[in-house]
Amino acid sequence: MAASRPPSTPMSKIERAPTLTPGGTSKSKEEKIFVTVRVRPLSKKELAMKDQVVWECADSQTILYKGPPQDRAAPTSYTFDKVFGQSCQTDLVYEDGAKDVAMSALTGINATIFAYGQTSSGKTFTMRGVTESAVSDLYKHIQNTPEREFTIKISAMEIYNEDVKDLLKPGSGSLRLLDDPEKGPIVDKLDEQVAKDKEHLRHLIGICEEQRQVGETALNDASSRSHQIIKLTVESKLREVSGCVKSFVASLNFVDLAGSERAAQTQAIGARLKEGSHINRSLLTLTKVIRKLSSEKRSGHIPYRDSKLTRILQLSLGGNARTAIICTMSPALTYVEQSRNTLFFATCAKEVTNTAKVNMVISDKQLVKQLQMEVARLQAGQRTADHASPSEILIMEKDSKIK
Ligand SMILES: Nc1ncnc2c1ncn2[C@@H]1O[C@H](COP(=O)(O)OP(=O)(O)OP(=O)(O)O)[C@@H](O)[C@H]1O
Repeated sequence: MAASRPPSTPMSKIERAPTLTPGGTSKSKEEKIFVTVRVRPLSKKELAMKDQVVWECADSQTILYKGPPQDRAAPTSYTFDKVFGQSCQTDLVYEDGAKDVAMSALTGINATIFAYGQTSSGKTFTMRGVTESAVSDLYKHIQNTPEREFTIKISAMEIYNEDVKDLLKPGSGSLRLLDDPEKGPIVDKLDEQVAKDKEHLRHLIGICEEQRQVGETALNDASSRSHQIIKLTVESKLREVSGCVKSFVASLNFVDLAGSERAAQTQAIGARLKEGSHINRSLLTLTKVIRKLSSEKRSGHIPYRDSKLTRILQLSLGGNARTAIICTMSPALTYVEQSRNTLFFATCAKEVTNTAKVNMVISDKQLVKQLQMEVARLQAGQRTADHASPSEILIMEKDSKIK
């Protein structure tokens, strides 16, 4: 039965993602990772120390170093797909830096948005706002697309000291990674829940955030000590009447990485120090993977398996997904070296090519239904043919060839 239409809202380009009919060809498309950089305002600590602002956004794509002269080899200007200055709101970062990629999931294309940067540079601040806006837009689209039936599922994990933990099922211990021949690397026994509606999804995301490992360091009162991956599975099919058997299915990942850090600056000891060294090691592997993928001849071995983070993100790094990376940094002179590392990472990332395709699945139930209809049609045709004259049979054969 056709669904009743919700109160009509003007359907702008923004509220409906581009449509694609399942059943069409699902060619893969090569596309570079979309890389943006966000510079946060000086923090209270940086202001108290009278730290100097040394990075400036010259235009919407260029970031300039304006501090005291440094190593001659160090660049003073960097360009990216977009750069966002200190006064820029997260809404705009989402609109210009993540929305297009995130909304691809509605048309069966895997999408990943992740934040990268040193500790306390604004990754969690940015990803919270980006995730919130993307969830709103997903449901806006669902409301404006009554001809399709959508299901959104959520699973979430954190990688803490190289252990993968389920954020929706706390206490379930360390989870194993398996290689699925079709899906690639998957996390075994990861809980997945169906979101009943937008509020329920927000509630589940809230639970994940509460569960995440957070600790105080000298640089951040609430520093994320793990990498967090929230994965939405977006599935949609045309409603029953169409008889269409194929559905779109895609993952939409929101990845908030833990930040690279220097023990001397975070003053970490004990557990914090151990966490810091795991964080740095997995980020180093991520950088190696990105560097290898960005080099001109990318034929060599890509060390995805050297860390759980890169194994889990494998599809998003040079694979079947559209990816947007938001790199965050402090504007302060004190962290100029870390900011340069972030900009170096971002420069490599923008050379990485992904090959995304539309993912379709065939529902068994719908397929059986369609085959039953086809059998009934053929049987009816046979019965007619049994009573037809030779010339009528010839016409029917021609007719069926044309069809
Ligand atoms: N663009 C911004 N505007 C205003 N405040 C910001 C911005 N970005 C970050 N902050 C503030 O800076 C502090 C550190 O940000 P956040 O915790 O997001 O950093 P992080 O990169 O996730 O750090 P860590 O890697 O240690 O978890 C927070 O108090 C946050 O509210």
